[in-house]
Amino acid sequence: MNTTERIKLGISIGDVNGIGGEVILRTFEDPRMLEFCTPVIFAGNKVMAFQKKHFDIDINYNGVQEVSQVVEGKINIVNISKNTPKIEFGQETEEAGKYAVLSLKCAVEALKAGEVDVLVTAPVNKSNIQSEEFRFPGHTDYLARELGGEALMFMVTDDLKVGLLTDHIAINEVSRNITPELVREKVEKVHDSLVRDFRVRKPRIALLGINPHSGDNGVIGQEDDQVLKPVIAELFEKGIMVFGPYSADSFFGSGNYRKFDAVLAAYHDQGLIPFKTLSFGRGVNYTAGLEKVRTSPDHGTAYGIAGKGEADFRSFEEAVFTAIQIYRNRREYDEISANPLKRNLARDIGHDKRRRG
Ligand SMILES: NC(=O)c1ccc[n+]([C@@H]2O[C@H](COP(=O)([O-])OP(=O)(O)OC[C@H]3O[C@@H](n4cnc5c(N)ncnc54)[C@H](O)[C@@H]3O)[C@@H](O)[C@H]2O)c1
Ligand SMILES: N[C@H](C(=O)O)[C@H](O)COP(=O)(O)O
Repeated sequence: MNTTERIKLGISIGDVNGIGGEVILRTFEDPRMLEFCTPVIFAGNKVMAFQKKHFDIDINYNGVQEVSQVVEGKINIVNISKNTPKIEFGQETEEAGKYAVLSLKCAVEALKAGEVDVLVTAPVNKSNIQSEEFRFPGHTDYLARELGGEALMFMVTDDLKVGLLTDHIAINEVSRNITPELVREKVEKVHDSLVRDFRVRKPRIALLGINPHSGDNGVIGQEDDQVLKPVIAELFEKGIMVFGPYSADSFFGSGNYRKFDAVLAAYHDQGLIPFKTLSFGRGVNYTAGLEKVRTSPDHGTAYGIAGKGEADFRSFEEAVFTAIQIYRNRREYDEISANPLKRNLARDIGHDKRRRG
């Protein structure tokens, strides 16, 4: 595999009134980024020129009308509309919501057509993107519909990975949504993603309990005993190394999470509070389980600091690196899986390396 090959990286602009434009431009201010990817930003010249001037960022880009005109090794801006939205940093506007959806739709079309290899999305505001034509609580559900498949919200860094059994649903709907089928599907998705996307050979997965203290043998709720435990036993029997349910309250503070390749949390805040507390600024939101690769930073529109030049761009930069790494890992995994001779060779080389190391 040619690791110097440039990956075509589609980028949706997100909410232009948030910190998306700033973190995108800051990421590509470093010219070394163009050595391994060609960014294709779905927005417009005027939008990017405004952001560039506002933040005084010194970069050059190439404006094009369609993706077929993209120039490799340059930052490309694909013009998505004749109209330029008014940029009002920190404000939730209908215009910005519409533009964010348009950018996402254009980027997803390019992804589906194979015109870009991966997608990195800048943050949207989940409220102003809603309309008759777009009713999704976020990118994850939209991408699951567009790309076909069951998506898994998987928050990742090199040393901590947290997946979710349920994601953007109200807390009063969590318990009834956690069925044996859902648990089975999500554990398998985490397992398969660890193997194919992150190249973990024999993943160990921890499942967090739903109720306080995992229900304490039914004293505080039945779901852990009746739903989680039987599925854990069944999957373990099938060869998937899944353990738990673990009491969620002490799982991270005790450092227990370090013994596992991934943790599966029952609901959004149970997983994302420890994840963002331990790794805010480095974390990546990866939509696993789909045919195509999509990542985003671990933060939202951050209206409170938008336009002030205070946004930390490292999580967006990580989202770029992670998308590229997963794309390469998948290709390598698929090549090796399709060719048993190569697989044996890789195994022998691995053994040899270990002997020498
Ligand atoms: N991928 C996405 O599109 C995505 C992700 C998360 C939240 N959101 C949406 O964003 C909106 C705002 O959400 P929120 O307030 O819960 O979360 P947020 O991440 O926008 O902000 C939370 C806090 O973190 C700070 N912060 C966020 N990013 C930062 C950065 N890069 N550098 C420095 N400080 C940063 C903010 O100033 C704020 O204090 C909501 O509509 C939410 O749904 C979108
Ligand atoms: N739950 C995500 C987070 O807090 O990072 C976020 O809201 C993004 O969701 P989508 O990827 O579905 O837009």
